[in-house]
Amino acid sequence: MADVTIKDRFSALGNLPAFFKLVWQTNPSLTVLNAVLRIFRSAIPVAVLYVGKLIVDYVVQISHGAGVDHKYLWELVAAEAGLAILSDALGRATTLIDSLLGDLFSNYTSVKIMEHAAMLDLEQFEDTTFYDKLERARQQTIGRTILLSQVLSQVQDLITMGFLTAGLAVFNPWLLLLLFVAVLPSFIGESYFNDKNYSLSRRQTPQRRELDYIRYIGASDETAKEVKIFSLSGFLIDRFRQLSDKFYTDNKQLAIRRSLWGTLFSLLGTMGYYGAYAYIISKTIQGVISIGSLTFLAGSFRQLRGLLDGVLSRFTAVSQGAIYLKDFFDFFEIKPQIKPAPNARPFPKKIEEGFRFENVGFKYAHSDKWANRHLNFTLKAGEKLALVGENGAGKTTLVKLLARLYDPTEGRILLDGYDLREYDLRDVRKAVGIIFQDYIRYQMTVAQNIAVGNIDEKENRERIEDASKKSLADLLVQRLEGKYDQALGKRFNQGVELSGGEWQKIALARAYMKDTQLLILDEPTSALDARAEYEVFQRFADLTKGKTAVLISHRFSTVRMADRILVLDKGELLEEGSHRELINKAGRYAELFQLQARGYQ
Ligand SMILES: Nc1ncnc2c1ncn2[C@@H]1O[C@H](COP(=O)(O)OP(=O)(O)OP(=O)(O)O)[C@@H](O)[C@H]1O
Repeated sequence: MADVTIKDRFSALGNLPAFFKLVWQTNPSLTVLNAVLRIFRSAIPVAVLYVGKLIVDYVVQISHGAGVDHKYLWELVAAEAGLAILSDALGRATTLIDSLLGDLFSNYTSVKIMEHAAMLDLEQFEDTTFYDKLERARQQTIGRTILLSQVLSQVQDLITMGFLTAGLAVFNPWLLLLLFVAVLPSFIGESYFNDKNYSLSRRQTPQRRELDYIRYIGASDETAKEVKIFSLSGFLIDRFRQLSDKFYTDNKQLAIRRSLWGTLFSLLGTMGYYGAYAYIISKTIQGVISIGSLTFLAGSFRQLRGLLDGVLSRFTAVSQGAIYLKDFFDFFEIKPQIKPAPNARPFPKKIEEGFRFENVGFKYAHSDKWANRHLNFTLKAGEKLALVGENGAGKTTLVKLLARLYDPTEGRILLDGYDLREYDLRDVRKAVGIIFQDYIRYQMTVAQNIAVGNIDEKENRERIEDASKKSLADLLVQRLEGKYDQALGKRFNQGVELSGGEWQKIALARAYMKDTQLLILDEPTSALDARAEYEVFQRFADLTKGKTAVLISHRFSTVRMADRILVLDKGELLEEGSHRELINKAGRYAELFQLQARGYQ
């Protein structure tokens, strides 16, 4: 990506209003309170300097023996002390509010990211540029509150500068120019290096993701077993080192250059200050200004220099933050392709005809290969259909199309005569139940693990237990100490780990949590023992009576129970028919069946 120009910086500031809207939405009262306190605080420095000037002039007067009232002097001192205390208190209050608001903002935006991610298509999750955006958006939720205090500090400092400048300008406007010239190189340097930093960190996003991934597989409960048995730690650590060393070197070079130039530029600023200081002193010696004014002006100049330095370099930081914000808002710009159609057709109360595939083809994004092609068949209402085929034949892809996780690349799927895309997406999600072969083992309780099949019913214990009985999970749950409240998985305290088959029974229970019209089981019994598998399918036939069901399995003992079997090969439909028909046909199915049967003889 090209480096950022100053124009980009200014245009990125256009993201700030939307950012403030988000901050405001996070907590309106804290936002207002923060702003008010900062405005008050911005007036204090000039007031302190001015009172200081009055004090010095008064002391000089007294030392010259003028008979003046001491009480006034002490009042001034008390006023200055009061201002210092107030400034300190306001500073602490704003820091506190910044940090509270920061935490709230981080939580609020994290939730927004999760909500948005939930709306997006499966296909978008399979895209690496999507992950880079997601990653950058996530980073924003942590770092952006700094931006908030930076912008507010910026406003606060600008107001303070306004007061100080007014004082200085009355005395000598040329001093202001000198000040500006002294600070400008530092500003240009800062923005140059910030641009470099940003470009670098953007380029590093994919590697940073990889680094996180390696860190995760290098030390996580889920991977520990394989990492140990294959002795992968060395391999992983090497890769981690390689990546992190590269990060370090890239960042180091930039950091060193930045620091060297920064020192030089700051030297210029210091010289500017002392030039102005010498000028003010000479004017005092000439008697043009009082000693009190000397302290006021020197103080103003010193403070202005610090503030201007701060404001200019903060400008680059703020605009930097605003550029990063673009990544954050960009993520929210990603819109799902598969979305509820306007005036969507309600899902049929009862499927009449079934699902008709008309020349359906599907290609995954960034893939030239057809995962499914030329599919023409009807899944009839109430039918039990089995899909068989070798690995990669396109079985899972076909059921994903059926559940509308993807839309076909070509052709269409009709449900009772209407395109599946015309139906209300939420209805489709409700009416279609699907258990994948790579189902998730949630590190949560048994009840929650089952309830994910229909999360609206998470409190419905009766339903959960009923589903569990249907999938044969109940017997195993009864053996667990905490029964349905038993935490599963080892990630958190008190969790118990289950065997592969036990997990599968729990996952299968999800299928029975809702009253779906179409139930899809993608290799649901691969980890079950022979007896359990037999029982599961006996029940499955009973429990899905009258319902449409699709089964994917590599076990022919399971497949043969289906009303009809589709044999897929390289994404296309090769054969179809009942077990008997396909055996008689002596084609691929018969061949695969014999192969498996022979293994058992
Ligand atoms: N998310 C994906 N992105 C890109 N290509 C994919 C994706 N998922 C699957 N594929 C490809 O699509 C083809 C069909 O995959 P699919 O998962 O449908 O096969 P399958 O018949 O279910 O295989 P298995 O029996 O191994 O589960 C494969 O060649 C695979 O490489």
